Amino acid sequence: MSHSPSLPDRPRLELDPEMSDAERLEAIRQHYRRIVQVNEELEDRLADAEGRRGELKDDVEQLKRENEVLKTSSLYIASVEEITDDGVVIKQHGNNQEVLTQAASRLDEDLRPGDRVAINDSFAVQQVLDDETDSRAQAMEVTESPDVEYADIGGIDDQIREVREAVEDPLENPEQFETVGVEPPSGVLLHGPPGTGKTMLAKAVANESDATFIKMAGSELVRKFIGEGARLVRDLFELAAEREPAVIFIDEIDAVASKRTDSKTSGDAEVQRTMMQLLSEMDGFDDRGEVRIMAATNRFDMLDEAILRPGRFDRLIEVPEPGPDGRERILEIHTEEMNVADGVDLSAVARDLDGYSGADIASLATEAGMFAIRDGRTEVSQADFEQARDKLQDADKEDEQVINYQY
Ligand SMILES: Nc1ncnc2c1ncn2[C@@H]1O[C@H](COP(=O)(O)OP(=O)(O)OP(=O)(O)O)[C@@H](O)[C@H]1O
Repeated sequence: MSHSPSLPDRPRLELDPEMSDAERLEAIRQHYRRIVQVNEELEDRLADAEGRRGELKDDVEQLKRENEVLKTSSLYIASVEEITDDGVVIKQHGNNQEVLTQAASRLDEDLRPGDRVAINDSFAVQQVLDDETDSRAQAMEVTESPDVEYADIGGIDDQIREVREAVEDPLENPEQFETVGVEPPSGVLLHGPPGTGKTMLAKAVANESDATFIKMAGSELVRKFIGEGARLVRDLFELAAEREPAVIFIDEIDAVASKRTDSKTSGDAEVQRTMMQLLSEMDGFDDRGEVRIMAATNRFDMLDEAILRPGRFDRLIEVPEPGPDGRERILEIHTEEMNVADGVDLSAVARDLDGYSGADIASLATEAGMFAIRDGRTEVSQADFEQARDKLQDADKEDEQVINYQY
């Protein structure tokens, strides 16, 4: 760490009794200038020190977070077998080892045989966990037939065509692929900015191929307990096999499949294990029948190349921000059910929405409708759309300000 240079000397006023009044005045003026100069120097130093303090504070926060990960990630899962006078008998998941151990005194009252618990390296019970089925239900969303159709998605017709080819065709006509002797893509990765319709696309293809839609958020796979993420991945593929035809959709796949960072925390090792499980499930995917796998990310640049190899996510489809025509189509879709006044020029509205995603356009349409309602009108006017746009832009600016303020 660097040490600050010593502080500037305190200026001294030296007045000689022999001096004339004019000389004294000049000496005092000089002294004054010197004080101002030293003051400025000190102010600069203070600003530097404050900047440095901010940086150190960030470092401390970062270390605290890492510490938290280290503290919490080395917990294992076990089941309570029996509660005896000598302590608690637990069975560790994975290796089925039985151990007589102690529970933290605050847990004594709560423990029951059959409970799922988290234990630390020395087998002490740290926490009672939710029911396993609960935690699985939380992590996965299963829909028999999602209510999204291709016609609900605007501005990405090419991407719809590609997804149909890679997912719908192999589900509906597997024999055709066999006869021609072509392997359908193993996994389809949708990538692009947030709110552009990636999840919609996955839901629509499941719906239109009469397949069960099984969604898992990558962030849900990053679990606190050793082996839990890998277990969820196994469950995900098992469930898909039970419910075939099925489309598995892993959103935010970057959470488990990012390029390795330099840090070697145990939390990272757990993420790595989860990714390895995902890769091995995908590698054994050929025999899985009518199950297709899709994933999405906003952070394509962060992905580990291992997941993009042939046989894994080998069909990449970019879903970009919509252009003016796409924006118009999305606006039409989201205003279809609205009572829009005659003469409203949606194409002009769409032209002014540079940088808006599909999700932004959906909020704009709702907001425009709200302006009409607040005004006691039954029709949405051009001015409502303009006001809605101004409101969303102001809200955006406020968000930016909050972000700037936080940093
Ligand atoms: N191309 C589109 N056409 C019509 N509506 C869209 C489109 N894109 C987004 N939307 C609207 O935005 C909402 C969110 O879109 P979606 O969840 O599919 O985006 P995403 O790309 O998966 O976003 P994220 O990366 O943030 O998960 C949709 O429910 C829909 O209302």
